[in-house]
Amino acid sequence: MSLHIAFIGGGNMASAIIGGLTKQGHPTSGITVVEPSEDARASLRSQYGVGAMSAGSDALKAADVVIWAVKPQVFHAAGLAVAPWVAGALHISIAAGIPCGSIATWLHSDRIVRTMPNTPALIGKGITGLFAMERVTPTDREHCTGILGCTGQTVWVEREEQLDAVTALSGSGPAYMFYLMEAMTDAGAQMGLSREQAHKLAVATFIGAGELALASTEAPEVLRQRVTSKGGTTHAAISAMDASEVKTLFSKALFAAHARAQEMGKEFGSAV
Ligand SMILES: NC(=O)C1=CN([C@@H]2O[C@H](COP(=O)(O)OP(=O)(O)OC[C@H]3O[C@@H](n4cnc5c(N)ncnc54)[C@H](OP(=O)(O)O)[C@@H]3O)[C@@H](O)[C@H]2O)C=CC1
Ligand SMILES: O=C(O)[C@@H]1CCC=N1
Repeated sequence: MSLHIAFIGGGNMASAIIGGLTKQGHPTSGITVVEPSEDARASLRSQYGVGAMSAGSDALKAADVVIWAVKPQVFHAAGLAVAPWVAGALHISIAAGIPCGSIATWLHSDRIVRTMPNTPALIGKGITGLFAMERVTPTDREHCTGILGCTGQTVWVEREEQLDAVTALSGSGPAYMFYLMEAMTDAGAQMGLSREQAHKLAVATFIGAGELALASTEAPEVLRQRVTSKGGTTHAAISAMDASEVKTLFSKALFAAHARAQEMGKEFGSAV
């Protein structure tokens, strides 16, 4: 028997997970979404054939699993509104920063798994970090791995605070990669390539380097050294980056994301 899964919030990330589930053959009759936007509901129905409603109702009582896919800012209100219908369910949160303790208080349940996916989930190439509260059973964990695994890889962490690191690294990470692609495309265009050519070269370079790193047993540092001929072009580029302390800046950026995840936990999670 397949699980009945309810999504609270039917935006980008919920759609990515629903897309992954339906692609893996999860019956659409076993997916219900609570989503206030009429346009989003219509799109979920037509794209995936799932049931979508504007607010909580008795239909949610059938849910074995509830996936909280609302913005952190509205989690508290959404949680209070829906809690009465989903008392017996396993809860999975994808909201950045919001601690399990807050969710447990809002939902009167400690059967909670907090997770952090990323947007490549949209094409089944995501990676999700997961943390389980103590009361979550091994079977619950398997269900979570199965559900989030429909969107890519999964990594369980032992301590809840590690999820803020996952958020800073892979949750926000696709944006850093796109940012670098933007910079490489701009520079290529300034050097005389068309934007189309520069974009194609930048994207293919990211994919190629990523797949090489995945296939290789060597560390990225070694792979980088292999590109870097003595006195050559790569050496010139890496020296310019080192002179501007790009690695330090990058690390600072990740720590800023990490700090913001912790801050969001206090800002939006403390209203219990
Ligand atoms: N985007 C990303 O890269 C990632 C996001 N996340 C987390 O995923 C969560 C969702 O993000 P994302 O999908 O990008 O956001 P979206 O804004 O695309 O989706 C959230 C949806 O929730 C709806 N909503 C608002 N209030 C309620 C409510 N009370 N009940 C039910 N639904 C409601 C919103 O409707 P309306 O627009 O009408 O307000 C919107 O459609 C966030 O908590 C974020 O931290 C996690 C990993 C990556
Ligand atoms: O920017 C954010 O807060 C969310 C969480 C990770 C990616 N997007």
